[in-house]
Amino acid sequence: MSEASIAFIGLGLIGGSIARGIKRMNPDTKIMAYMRSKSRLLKAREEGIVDVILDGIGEELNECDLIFLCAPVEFNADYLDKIKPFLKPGAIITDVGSTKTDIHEAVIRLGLEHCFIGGHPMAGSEKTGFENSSVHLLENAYYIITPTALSTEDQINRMVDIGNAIGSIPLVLDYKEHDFVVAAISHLPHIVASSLVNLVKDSDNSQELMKRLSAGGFKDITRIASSSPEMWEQICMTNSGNLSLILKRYIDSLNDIVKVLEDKDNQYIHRLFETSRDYRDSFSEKARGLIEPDYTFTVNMADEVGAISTLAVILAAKGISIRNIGINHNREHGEGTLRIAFYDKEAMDNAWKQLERYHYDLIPN
Ligand SMILES: NC(=O)c1ccc[n+]([C@@H]2O[C@H](COP(=O)([O-])OP(=O)(O)OC[C@H]3O[C@@H](n4cnc5c(N)ncnc54)[C@H](O)[C@@H]3O)[C@@H](O)[C@H]2O)c1
Ligand SMILES: O=C(O)C(=O)C[C@]1(C(=O)O)C=C[C@@H](O)C=C1
Repeated sequence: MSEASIAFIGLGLIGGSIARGIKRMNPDTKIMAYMRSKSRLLKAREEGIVDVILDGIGEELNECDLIFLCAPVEFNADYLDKIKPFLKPGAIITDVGSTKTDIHEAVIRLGLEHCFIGGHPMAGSEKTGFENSSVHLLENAYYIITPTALSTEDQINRMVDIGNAIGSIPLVLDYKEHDFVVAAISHLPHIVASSLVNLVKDSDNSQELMKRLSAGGFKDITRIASSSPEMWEQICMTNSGNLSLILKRYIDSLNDIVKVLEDKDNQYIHRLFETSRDYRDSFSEKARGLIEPDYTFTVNMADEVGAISTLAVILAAKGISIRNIGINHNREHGEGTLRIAFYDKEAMDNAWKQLERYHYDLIPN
């Protein structure tokens, strides 16, 4: 990684995770940051992730080799014009936005094709803000890089180096192709999750039975309905063509299902589930960010205050680092499950042994 000085405009979940990854790889990289919340910037500086707090777009950017735009997509595009006068020769502007055509078109309009390369890490969360950022969030996840017509090999390699430095898997893609693909695998699922949650809200009775009884299936498929409305409004508005096209195809497929249900066509329904199961089972679980699937197990445990910290203390006492803990929220009362990820097999085996000694109920994944 050759960048000595990097600026972040927006330092939330994604900007914060990238900045953490860069600092881990190269603590000497000078990181400047601007975002709306000053208190979060101060926190980032306290943690040693940010070196210089910016009050806005100004001359300090002159020093930067790379400028990351990490705000919601439409705001990112608005910043291009403001940054232009302060750009040092040879510097690259990049973004992390979930849609790419809109910002690439703004780049062309502003004559910035020689110094812009788009980016999009394919991992994230429904949570927002620097406080939820993690050095592990983007590890093992694809980092899509979308060059312009004027991008040089050297510039693309610099972005590939950044992707590698934070533990992601860089993948160079045409920006228009990117937007069609993510319409199907990211934007439509967010529309489906939110509209499904709203359907249940509108169909529930006064005792809210649907809400109370919703279990694994509903909660698994709707986690992302808790995502930021500000961010998703802008994503949908900047990929509306692709999104409405794929949404229409989806509605057609749902209408087909309505028809076969009315016709009691059990063979069709069987094939629906069979085809989806086979295709879904063929997906690689390797590249998905936070949880490293190879070194995980699940713990069945009582839903008591302090239960997680007790477990963490047992492992910490033996020097075992937890890479990530995922709480399964699907059970309302009594027992809950924790999915724990470790950095390597040795740590996982050791943790299993320790927890067995304390009679924890362990389930291999
Ligand atoms: N959340 C995800 O899962 C995910 C994944 C990949 C890419 N992205 C993209 O990353 C970008 C940021 O998303 P996030 O999840 O980090 O959101 P976030 O809300 O956690 O962070 C956004 C940051 O931008 C700042 N910000 C907002 N408006 C601003 C403005 N006008 N000027 C300057 N700063 C501003 C906020 O203060 C915050 O620091 C978006 O473009 C999104 O499309 C998100
Ligand atoms: O895991 C999540 O919560 C996400 O929504 C992450 C997710 C997605 O997979 O759709 C969301 C937006 C991004 O641009 C990339 C990743």
